[in-house]
Amino acid sequence: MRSPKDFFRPLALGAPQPVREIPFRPSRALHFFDPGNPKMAAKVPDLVTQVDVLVGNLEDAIPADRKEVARNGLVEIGENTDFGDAQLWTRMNSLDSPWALDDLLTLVPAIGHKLDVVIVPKVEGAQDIHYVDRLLAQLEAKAGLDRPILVHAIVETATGVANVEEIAGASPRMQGISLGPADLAASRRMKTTRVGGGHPGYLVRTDPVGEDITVGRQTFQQDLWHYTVARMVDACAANGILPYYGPFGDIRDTVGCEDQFRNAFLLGCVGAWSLHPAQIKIAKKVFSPSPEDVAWARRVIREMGDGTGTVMIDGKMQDDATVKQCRVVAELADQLAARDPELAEAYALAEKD
Ligand SMILES: CC(C)(COP(=O)(O)OP(=O)(O)OC[C@H]1O[C@@H](n2cnc3c(N)ncnc32)[C@H](O)[C@@H]1OP(=O)(O)O)[C@@H](O)C(=O)NCCC(=O)NCCSC(=O)C[C@](C)(O)C(=O)O
Ligand SMILES: [Mg+2]
Repeated sequence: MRSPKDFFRPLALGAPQPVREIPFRPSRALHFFDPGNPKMAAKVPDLVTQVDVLVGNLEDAIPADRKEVARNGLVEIGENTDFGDAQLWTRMNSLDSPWALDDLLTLVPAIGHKLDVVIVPKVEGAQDIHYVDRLLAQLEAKAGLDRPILVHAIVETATGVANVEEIAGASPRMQGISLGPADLAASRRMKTTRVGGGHPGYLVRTDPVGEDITVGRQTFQQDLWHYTVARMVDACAANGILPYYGPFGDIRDTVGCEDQFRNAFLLGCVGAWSLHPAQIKIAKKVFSPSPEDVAWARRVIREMGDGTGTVMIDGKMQDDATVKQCRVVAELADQLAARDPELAEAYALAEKD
């Protein structure tokens, strides 16, 4: 553990100064694509205007014999694309793989000035972040970068979940954490075979109403990911970084995807992954507060004046704590509206109603 005094010192001579605060930039949809797939790569210029974050994926889903093609494809995309105010992230290969070192040795010198965040998969503890932290500092110094590349961890092993708090606070570079439900299910020996989402067998059942225990009993499917998402949200909030739900693998089930994303949004997550273009608008919709909620939040803030005491609005008690909740919604709305003119208009309209 470094001394708090040293925490914000660069880890290599000439490396950029670590950030003191993680900037909040809209990141509702982290859109995954294979940079070595010509069809997907061709869609990048269009996607730049639709998504908050483009993630050039180099890890799982990229076949072993196409790792280099994907890495080189990402360099080409990074060099030749104007990302505007969208962000470019990458998911590097896991630290125990034969590709991780070359991922960073190639990407940082070539497109480090365009890369906002490196997603590190299968992070199990602070030691994994420390390794990447130092290596990035060395490479940034060598490349003469003037701002640090941030780091995002995927929590997708039982050990990673057990250590999520130390991971969240391991470096000033830590930008956020995503849930990796598929690897996590395997690591925990859960008996699911899906990428995120629920399972019809994970349920609660109402009590029997009479003698016959088979009659009149309703069942309600439960959220398999509630515990992990809640734990991840607390770890992130406590360390000033951002939590994300990960992927939802059933691309056709747009309704189930929306529900899973919304659970995460309501619990505190700021975004989710989109694996297919069809999931982009779901993530953008879910992770933008509704115009009605924004109008309500702004009204409570207005009527609460200096934010202390109580007022009744439409029969509901408001006080210091509810105004804080409303500020969360209103500030998020302002930050998103600054990048999304359609949303800005919808929020302004709802205020007039
Ligand atoms: C699911 C797949 C195979 C269906 O791909 P498809 O080609 O069968 O789908 P489609 O509906 O036929 O595609 C229509 C068009 O969209 C394109 N397209 C399709 N997807 C994308 C995309 N993402 N970005 C940009 N373009 C895309 C596709 O190339 C096609 O182009 P065309 O009209 O010119 O023919 C495909 O969407 C895909 O490969 N998506 C990314 C998958 C991925 O990144 N997986 C890894 C992340 S999840 C994970 O790792 C787990 C985790 C966290 O680690 C853990 O829980 O443990
Ligand atoms: Mg995974």
